[in-house]
Amino acid sequence: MELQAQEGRLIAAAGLGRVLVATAVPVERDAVARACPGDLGIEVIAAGVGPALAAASTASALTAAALRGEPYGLVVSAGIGGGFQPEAPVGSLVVADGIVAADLGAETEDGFVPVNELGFGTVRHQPPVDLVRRVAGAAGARTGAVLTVSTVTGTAARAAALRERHPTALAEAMEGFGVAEAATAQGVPVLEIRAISNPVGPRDRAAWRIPEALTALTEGFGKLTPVLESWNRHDS
Ligand SMILES: O=C(O)c1cccc(C(=O)CC[C@H]2O[C@@H](n3cnc4c(=O)[nH]cnc43)[C@H](O)[C@@H]2O)c1
Repeated sequence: MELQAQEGRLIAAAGLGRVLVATAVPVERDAVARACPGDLGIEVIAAGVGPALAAASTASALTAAALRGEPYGLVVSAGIGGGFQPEAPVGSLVVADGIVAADLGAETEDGFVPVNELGFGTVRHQPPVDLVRRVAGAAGARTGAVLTVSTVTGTAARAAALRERHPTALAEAMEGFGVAEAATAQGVPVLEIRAISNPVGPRDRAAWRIPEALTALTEGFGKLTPVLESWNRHDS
């Protein structure tokens, strides 16, 4: 254990930064951790389901690490997610080129108005462009916007409305924007990586493929961790 901690400190001292991967639930954490043996500066936590708990847990982990003198240089929100069809089929991987809060705003007679257009806050975080390209290339993933929602989409009408507002969206999940808000508040860059477990659209629990998505998550992280380990934020 002490040797592993020393390795992590060496990585931080070399300026590469430690990496915090925030999943929602323990099965996702374990799927990612299987691909990151021996702690080379990548730590994986189960931060909870939904944007609020994910933000709170990520903020706590970042603050605790900074107080220990071992700050993280990158945060990754990772897990399963719904895929917009046909671009993001079940079992595929998506790396976010934008992390977007899709239901943070106000409903009006003229439709949905995002919170930034109401005059406060933001609804989008931008992951480092070069890192997104390199991680997606290594993992064989598609890149596109990943939407954060507090309610899982369950109808074709809502799926279509989301795609109309966000034409580049490939996936939706429930934590990315919360993780990104916590990371950005501490000046840490952020990525989001989703393995597709179900189509976004009409609710059909029989269509979920969670084991396949968890396998895709493990295989994807197995290919992309060398990129995370070697990435220096000044590269982007
Ligand atoms: O009850 C349902 O119909 C239903 C359908 C899909 C997902 C759920 C969940 O409660 C999963 C929440 C959990 O997994 C991520 N996730 C996976 N698929 C989706 C999705 O299509 N839309 C939003 N989130 C999804 C999410 O990040 C949570 O961690 C229930």
